[in-house]
Amino acid sequence: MLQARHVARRFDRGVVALSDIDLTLHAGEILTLLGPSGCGKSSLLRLFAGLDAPSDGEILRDPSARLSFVFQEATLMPWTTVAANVALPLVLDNVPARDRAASVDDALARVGLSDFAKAYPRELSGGMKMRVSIARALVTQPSLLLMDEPFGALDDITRQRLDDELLALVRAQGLSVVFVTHNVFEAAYLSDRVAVMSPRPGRIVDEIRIDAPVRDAAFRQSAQYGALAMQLHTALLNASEATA
Ligand SMILES: Nc1ncnc2c1ncn2[C@@H]1O[C@H](COP(=O)(O)OP(=O)(O)OP(=O)(O)O)[C@@H](O)[C@H]1O
Repeated sequence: MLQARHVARRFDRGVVALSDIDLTLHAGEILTLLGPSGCGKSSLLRLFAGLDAPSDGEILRDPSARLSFVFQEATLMPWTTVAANVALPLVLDNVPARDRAASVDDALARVGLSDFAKAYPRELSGGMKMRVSIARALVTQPSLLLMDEPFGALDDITRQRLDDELLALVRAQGLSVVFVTHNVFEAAYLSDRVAVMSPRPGRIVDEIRIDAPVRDAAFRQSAQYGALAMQLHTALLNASEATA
């Protein structure tokens, strides 16, 4: 679906944000980038999205993949309705107004916000705003979601609920996802595979497969989940201490 081959990204003034990244996202997979602040997670996601270009190496994308990006902030337009916010990518794609309504209704239904189409962002909780942001990403019928710490600003319970909703969406629609977080519990719960990154320069120092077929409340309470979170915590600690 997506592949980074020997990718490096250097910025002005000699900042090496990423060095020799090799990473593949397979179709239908949730791949998480886990790492301490500044290790280059967002930089790598931007390269995957084509919002930026590598200094070395290459990014390969399945040409049939339809890509959507979800940012950490919901970044909604405050002056207009939820439905108009969700419709924005279609407006930018020049989809005629008469063809937009059904897609917007469908995207809002998928995130459980059908009743809020006419509401304004100020009337919504943080979790609802993020659902709108996800609906806006889904409205173009993507096959690939790139998500940059989308639930990082939410409280634990809301985050867990949105993690469950995301899993249901991904499984129902066969989406492929690259998900950025620095939360080991979220990474253990959501991911099929976790790429652990270390800073200065950003590299992938570990890849951990999460072999748990069912993700539900029982999984959250399980010894396996606890052990996985601990394993990721240790990998993150090692990565934070690693230097090139
Ligand atoms: N446009 C830019 N110009 C110069 N340096 C940059 C630029 N973008 C990122 N960097 C640097 O690249 C490094 C990686 O940044 P990046 O934002 O990708 O890390 P991150 O892991 O996503 O961090 P966080 O978890 O805090 O969001 C940092 O040292 C950052 O200062």
